[in-house]
Amino acid sequence: MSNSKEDYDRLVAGEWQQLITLTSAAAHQVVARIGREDISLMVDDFYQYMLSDKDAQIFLSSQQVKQRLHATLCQWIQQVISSADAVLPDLIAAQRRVGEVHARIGIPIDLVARGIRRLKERLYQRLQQDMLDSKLCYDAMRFCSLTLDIAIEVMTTAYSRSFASAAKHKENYRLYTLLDNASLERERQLASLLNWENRFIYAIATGLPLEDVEPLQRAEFGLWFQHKGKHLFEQVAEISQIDSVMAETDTFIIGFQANGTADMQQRNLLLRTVRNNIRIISTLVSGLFDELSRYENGKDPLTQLLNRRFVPTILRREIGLAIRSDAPFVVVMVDIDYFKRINDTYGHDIGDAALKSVAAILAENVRSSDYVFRFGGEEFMLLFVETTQSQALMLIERIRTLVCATPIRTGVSQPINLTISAGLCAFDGHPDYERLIKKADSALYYAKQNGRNRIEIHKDQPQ
Ligand SMILES: Nc1nc2c(ncn2[C@@H]2O[C@H](COP(=O)(O)OP(=O)(O)OP(=O)(O)O)[C@@H](O)[C@H]2O)c(=O)[nH]1
Repeated sequence: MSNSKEDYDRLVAGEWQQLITLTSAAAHQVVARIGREDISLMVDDFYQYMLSDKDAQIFLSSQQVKQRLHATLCQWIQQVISSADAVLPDLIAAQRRVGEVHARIGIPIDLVARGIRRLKERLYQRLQQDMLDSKLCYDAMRFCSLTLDIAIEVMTTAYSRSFASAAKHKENYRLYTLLDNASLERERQLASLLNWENRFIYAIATGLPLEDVEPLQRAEFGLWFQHKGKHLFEQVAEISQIDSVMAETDTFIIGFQANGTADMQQRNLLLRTVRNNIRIISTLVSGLFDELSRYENGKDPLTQLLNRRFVPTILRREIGLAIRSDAPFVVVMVDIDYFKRINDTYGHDIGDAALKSVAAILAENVRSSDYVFRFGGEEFMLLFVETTQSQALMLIERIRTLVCATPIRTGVSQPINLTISAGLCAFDGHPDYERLIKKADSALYYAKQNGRNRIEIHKDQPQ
């Protein structure tokens, strides 16, 4: 069994503490002084070095990043090389957060490694300039090197975990786009299964030799299942059931073939068994596709909007596109006002109808290149691509008015009037999508605070 997060933290904290204890007080002092006095210059050099790399430019060149990351990086190096004074569990938790942000943004791990190598090189050069005695110089270098390595190791562990889960969502999204038309694929595969069954029945009815019947596993359906179906439905119990019923069917037929002189009664038994097996496979495949349409196609079952779990994949991609093409885009968080009251007064079904109505208005009033997610219970997220803040404001204002003008019919009482509040934030160049969502969310919070049925634009707080 692999180490739990707690075991890993304990192990790293133990080794980090050992390194700190083994390093002389004099070496700690030298390193901490360099951290205080010279780190800003080293970070300048780091930027210059990294910005010469095309891949790194994507992540580092925005004004936002330049302004914020310089200070953050200085602080990070200072904390890591002055770890003698640190509360280690907090320092470890901080490294983990950095790793998670890197994974979210999608910074390649080799870029981080290269940046750290440059920083180490500069630190060693700087230590050499002090002309320390060799024991002290060795001690200080060893400490700098290993303390940075430990920090990077924790970061990488967190990075890998987050990246693996992001990759899974990306894969789901890929399947969703591949299978945009799951019902078409389902019909095609069921027809191909039926086709094989018809050929088999024909062979039995006309007394054709069974050798002429293509094994099910080699037929079009069998090949699709082997190469695509299994991958598509990944690790569901039905997959191995389908696999074994197919194998059983082929083995059964081969058994009859070997018998050679199967009489009519035996042929009827064969026919019944095979047809029964095909029914089983067909039901299992239909069930898998149904499940896929409900969950894996990425749509929220109630509103038919995109599921929230695709937000990271899509935002990361849109941020990449926006950075490369310098095009604006806007994120809008939308929330139905006083929704709890609707549920409480009219019941959950009417609540659901209200959600569907708002979702339909949102979906029908954006361009097909925009995205509409169901973000939470009665919260939605819109992503207006290639749109400026003022354009997005007009679009969402129109949607707000439409929601006001579309009462929900209950069938029994007066129609219910709904309103929505929205918070808007334009992409500011920072590659971390979570910051963007948080900013739009805080604008939504102000829209609620300021009376609801209104839209607020995020404004950066003065730093
Ligand atoms: N009918 C229905 N209700 C849901 C669903 N998901 C979440 N809710 C309900 O949505 C309500 C959200 O209530 P609150 O978060 O208090 O917000 P609110 O009443 O809209 O108030 P404000 O947002 O402050 O205007 C809760 O009562 C949830 O139970 C759903 O799928 N269907």
